[in-house]
Amino acid sequence: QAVFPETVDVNIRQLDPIPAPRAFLKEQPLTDEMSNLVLHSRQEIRDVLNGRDDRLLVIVGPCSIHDPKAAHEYAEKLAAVKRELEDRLVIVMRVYFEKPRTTIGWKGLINDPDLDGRFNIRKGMWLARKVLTDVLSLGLPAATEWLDPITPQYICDAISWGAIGARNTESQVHRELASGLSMPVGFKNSTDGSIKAAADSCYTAGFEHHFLSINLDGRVISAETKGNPDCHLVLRGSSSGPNYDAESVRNALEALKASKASGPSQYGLVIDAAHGNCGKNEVREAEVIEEIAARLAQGEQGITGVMMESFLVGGHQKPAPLDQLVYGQSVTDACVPWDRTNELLHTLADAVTARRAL
Ligand SMILES: C[C@H](OP(=O)(O)O)C(=O)O
Ligand SMILES: [Mn+2]
Repeated sequence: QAVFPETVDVNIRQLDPIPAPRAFLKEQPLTDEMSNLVLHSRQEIRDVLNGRDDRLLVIVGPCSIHDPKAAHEYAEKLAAVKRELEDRLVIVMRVYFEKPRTTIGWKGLINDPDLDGRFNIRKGMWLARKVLTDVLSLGLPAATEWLDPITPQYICDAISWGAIGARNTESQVHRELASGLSMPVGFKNSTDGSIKAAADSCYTAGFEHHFLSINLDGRVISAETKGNPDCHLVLRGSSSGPNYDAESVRNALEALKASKASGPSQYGLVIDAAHGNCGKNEVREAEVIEEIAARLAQGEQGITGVMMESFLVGGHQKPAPLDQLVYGQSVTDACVPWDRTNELLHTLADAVTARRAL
């Protein structure tokens, strides 16, 4: 019988069908080499986060991907440094397609790939896979933020590390999602600085969960997850200031113990030098990385990784169609320019050398 039209879709203007995930996976599959890279890098990240590998995890790249050509050029540069420093750093490129806004604004390549307000999500999802296979083809693993609970079905085969952002870190939907993802997941502290929400998320995501989702054929299913043993905390500062200092790290590790979070949380956490830890100022962000490197060199425990927002050109600009933009510059948060990033990656590698010599 008919659904009662007057009570549904009152605020819906249009519903456009998108092909199921399986169609996208078939059109742009990973090669065996790419899949092996993803599996190997996921394990490397687990080993670093759980204290089995003394290298430093470095998640580095633009705040958001808006231009596949610039993303590829950046990935080529980063892939070379990854190979040069892989005896000391586990480098993973930030390949972020979904941007959580504080209010409204451009929400990323999947949501509006042409940055023109036409929201061609089907094209955006296709481009997301294109960028990921590009990055993987260079031998570089990829990290992304998980925001929409359906997106992982389209791209998670290509992802080695995932983030749950500061605005979603307490959300049950994202804790359930993380509990079933195949890669380590970092929960950012809340924008108000709360550690407890993220610590509880690390604990909760370690359990099995049951929730509604879609399968690769786009059918609605009830997902039963095993629990993700590799969730951890990411300190990203807050609206009231930075939290990357040694005391904040110690307090956060205590909060993780109190929340009974297991796995990486018993060993350490990742510091995001961007966002609230540098006031979204890329010059300050670089200094934060240098301060963390100095602390690592002196043997400070508990920091298993760092995150840095970095792109070809420093700073940022407002989103607009590509032909109106400065090439290689972020359209969301300000980023550290490539040459300075390259310097900082070497500084971090030298810190690992120094720490090994203690
Ligand atoms: C948006 C996100 O940062 P957050 O504000 O969630 O720490 C990111 O760009 O890594
Ligand atoms: Mn950002």
